[in-house]
Amino acid sequence: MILVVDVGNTNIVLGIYKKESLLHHWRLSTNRSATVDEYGIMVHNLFHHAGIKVEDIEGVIISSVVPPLMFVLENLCVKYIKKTPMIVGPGIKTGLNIRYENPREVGADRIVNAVAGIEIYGPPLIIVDFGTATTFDYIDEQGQYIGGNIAPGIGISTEALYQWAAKLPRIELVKPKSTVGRNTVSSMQAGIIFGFAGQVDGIVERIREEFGTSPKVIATGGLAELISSESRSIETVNPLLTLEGLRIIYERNV
Ligand SMILES: Nc1ncnc2c1ncn2[C@@H]1O[C@H](COP(=O)(O)OP(=O)(O)OP(=O)(O)O)[C@@H](O)[C@H]1O
Ligand SMILES: CC(C)(CO)[C@@H](O)C(=O)NCCC(=O)O
Ligand SMILES: [K+]
Repeated sequence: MILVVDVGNTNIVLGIYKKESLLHHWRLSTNRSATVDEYGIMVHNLFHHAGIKVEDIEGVIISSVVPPLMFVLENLCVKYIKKTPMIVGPGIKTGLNIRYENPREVGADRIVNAVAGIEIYGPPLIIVDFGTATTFDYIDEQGQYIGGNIAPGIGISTEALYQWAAKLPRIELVKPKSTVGRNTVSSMQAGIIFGFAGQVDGIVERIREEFGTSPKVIATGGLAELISSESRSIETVNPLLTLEGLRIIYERNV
């Protein structure tokens, strides 16, 4: 069994794979001030609850876009799992040809998503990840990672709206009955859900026009299901894309 870990700015997602099947997965909130021992206890409890023994873990792979937590997670692996983790970054074989101006600048989560996307769906592709930020990654017909877009995420954008407007409440993100809201809550729901669905369609259309290709559009991340049902361009939702990518990269490096 292997442990795969994706450290995002909002959540840390952990998965246990036995060969190609995901046996367990968990989500912890990202806490920049948590210590090695605090995360150690959480992982210990999750393993205990799932009946997993630390000795059964052959290896660990981590991708992180939160540099201060890298040290904590690396040490957690050494201290509590007795394994030095593989870290997605320089020196790791991903099999991906990255055409970003500075390949080291691309977030590890975007690289991991691209690797999984190419393996599962084949190029050309656009991957949309609805996390803290909404990211778009364009992979061309040759399977090269070209680059993409980074936009404010749905959660943080929505949070900013009610924090900065005194009469706007915190709302539940569900699809409203009409495109034209006739009360505050449904107006906000329409603005957020149709607005972000339209953002995806708009960006996808621009990429298609600029590159003259017809990439498949795959979405992942917490709100992917909700937005994709309103988007004309998203074809497939794969909530486990990042974990799959970590498993694939691990296999390419052992
Ligand atoms: N049902 C919801 N209603 C409102 N906001 C939500 C909902 N689900 C998630 N969010 C918000 O959307 C953002 C992204 O959440 P998600 O669970 O997709 O994070 P994530 O993919 O783990 O992100 P990261 O990888 O950046 O940590 C967060 O800011 C979260 O608070
Ligand atoms: C954009 C985020 C925050 C999405 O998690 C992450 O991929 C990141 O910090 N990326 C670094 C900048 C870049 O990808 O160009
Ligand atoms: K993510």
